[in-house]
Order: sequence, then structure tokens, then C-alpha cells
Amino acid sequence: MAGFLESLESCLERHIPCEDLAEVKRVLSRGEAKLDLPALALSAAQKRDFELQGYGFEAAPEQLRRPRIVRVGLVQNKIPLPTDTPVAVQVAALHRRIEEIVEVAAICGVNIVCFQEAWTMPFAFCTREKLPWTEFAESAEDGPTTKFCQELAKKYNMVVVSPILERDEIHGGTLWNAAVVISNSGAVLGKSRKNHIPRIGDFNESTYYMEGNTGHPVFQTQFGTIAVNICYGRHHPLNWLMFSMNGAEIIFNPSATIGTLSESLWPIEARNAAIANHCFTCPINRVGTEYYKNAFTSGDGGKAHHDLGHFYGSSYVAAPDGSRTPGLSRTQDGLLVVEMDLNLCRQVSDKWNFKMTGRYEMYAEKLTEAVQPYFIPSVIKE
Ligand SMILES: NC(=O)NCCC(=O)O
Repeated sequence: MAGFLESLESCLERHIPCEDLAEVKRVLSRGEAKLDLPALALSAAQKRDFELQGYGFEAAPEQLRRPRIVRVGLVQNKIPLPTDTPVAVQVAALHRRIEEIVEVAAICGVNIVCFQEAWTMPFAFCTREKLPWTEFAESAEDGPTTKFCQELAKKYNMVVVSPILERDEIHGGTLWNAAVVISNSGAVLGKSRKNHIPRIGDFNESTYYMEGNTGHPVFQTQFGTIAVNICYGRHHPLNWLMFSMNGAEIIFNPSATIGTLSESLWPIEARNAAIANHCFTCPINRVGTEYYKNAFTSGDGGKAHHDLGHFYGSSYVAAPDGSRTPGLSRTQDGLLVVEMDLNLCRQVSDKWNFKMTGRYEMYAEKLTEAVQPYFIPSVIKE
């Protein structure tokens, strides 16, 4: 039953005989090494009631390039207050919670931190109600949450990736699902809007905003070139590909997804994207179950209900060589600190050559044909 298994990894550790465990882990390709984190960080995490884990991915030494070491921090969390608490109070509580986690990330030397999808609010789109949920929307450029993140970025010399519900005042106050990228200098580098909007189960997000129109921007930061593929974009290999085409070395995937729907896909998709695109991928999912005062239906004839289901956390990082870290807890708030040498991206690219063997020009031509209304599929019949 969703919600009771703490994590797949802890279950394996408990039940696989010692003599087999290392081999099981090797087959599952846990190529990462445990990272030594400062005792101060570990005790602060414990006091503040969140899980803290650290892992590292190495690359081979090169003669002409120095290692390009970066530490990323992935934050997953529950909403701290009930969903019917006044909007401003909920936002303030989330700011406080993130502030105490980011402080620990800073102690761990994190250079780039990313929060979960729509982190300043409950994931209320299941309700299809407009108020009060649209009141959580803020300007990406100068809203209170962006200002809050700018302060964190400056204070800790950290790039901050802040996925929010955006209100674009310049374009008629329209809403978007966007990630704001803030440089370690505190400047807003830009934003990346969610390209693919789910129309599945209770994920009724198309009631609120449209497919993003920012394309596949990558952000050149002091610590590496990064991109943000928001949640449902994870299921679209071409979306990952285009971020990679633009040069992303690390692609964050801030998400909000539930066990019954996607948990079997979760360990595969971002990991596969890291392999296929010779980059690091960082899927992040919220935790907990969020309850709504008014019941809503799923449009499937089923009974009206008050929650979307269990958000199963399990945030992890996958490397271009196909290895990955263990996932964070399925139930607890957490911070995953991962050190990576970005040189691994080119090293794996030189080994597997997917960018050379991809035949992109052939697929570009064929896809252009396939999307035409009068396309005739190439089927050979007897
Ligand atoms: N937030 C969101 O896009 N959820 C859809 C479900 C999924 O992609 O797993």
C-alpha cells in the first residue's frame, strides 16, 4: 500500500542477504559513492526533521581539462500547513521550511539547489477550482518568492532553481507553470515554462495554464550549464533531447506525482534520459498527501474524494553512464546532496557517441512528414 514503504533502498538493505547485497547493487548500477557530509549538517537535518543524504559521481582524470566538480542539492518536502490555511500563511510557512533546508545545503557546499514543482503551494490543480489556488501565482521576475530566492542565492553563493506558479502580468496576467533560475549573484537569469501539460487522472493542470512557450532554454551558470524539464515533460524523450541539444549538462526535473500513477516509471525515465543525452538528470518529487475541503471527482465515474493520492518523494540523480544515486525517502522531507564531475558528460559521449550516431537529420525529416494531416504510414502488407 502506497505510503508505507520508506524507500526501495532501505527495503533491499533489510532483506537482501549481506553476501548478495553488493552484487545486487552492482546489477542495479549504483555507481555512486557515499559523500562525507559535515557533522553539523547531519545534526541540523536531524533536528529539523528531514533526511539528508550525500553521494558522489567521479570522472576519469584528463590531461587538458581540470575536473569540473559541482554539488547539486535536491529538495523534496511536504506542505507544512493544511490546504485551507490562508494563502499568505501557507507561502510563508513554505519559505521558512525551505530556508532551513537550504541553510543545511549551504553547510554541505551545494552550488546549485532545486526545489520541487510548484513548491510554494499545495498541488491543488486536481480540484479544478480557481480560488484560492490562482492566488498562489507570482511574477517570475520580481514576485515575493523570487525575491526570497535571490536573498538565498546571494547569501549562500548558490544558484537557485525555483519552480512556481507564475503570473505573467505583461501578457494579461496569464498563468504558467514555470521554473525561475536565479544566479549565485542573485540576478534572475530567466525562466523555463512547462512544455507538456498532463491530462491524466486528477492532474487537471490544463484548467489553469497552457503549454509553455519558452522552448528549451539552458542557463549558463558559474557551476555548469543547466536546464529545467518540469514534471510531465519527463515522459517526452524529445523534450529532454532538446534541452541537451542546447547544451544542458544537468537537467532538473521538478515534479509532483503520485504512486498509483507513475511510481513504476519514475526510476526509469530520467535515468534513461541521462544515458540517452550524455548528461546528469535530477528528478525531484514532493512527499505526503494533501487534503482538500471540497471533494472533487476524477471524471471516471468513481466517488468524489478529498486527496490526489500519496506523493512518493524518491528524488534521485542519474549520471550519463547510467549509474544513479539511491532515492530519498518516499515519505519524509529530504535533501539529496550530489557531487558530480561534469567532465563525465563528454567522456560518456566520446564512449557511446549517441550525439554522432543519433541520425537526427533523418528523424527531423521523417517527423516533419509524420505530423502532416495526410501522412501515410509506411506499413508493408502482404
Ligand atoms: N505534475 C505533473 O505534471 N504530474 C503529472 C503526473 C506525472 O507526470 O507523473
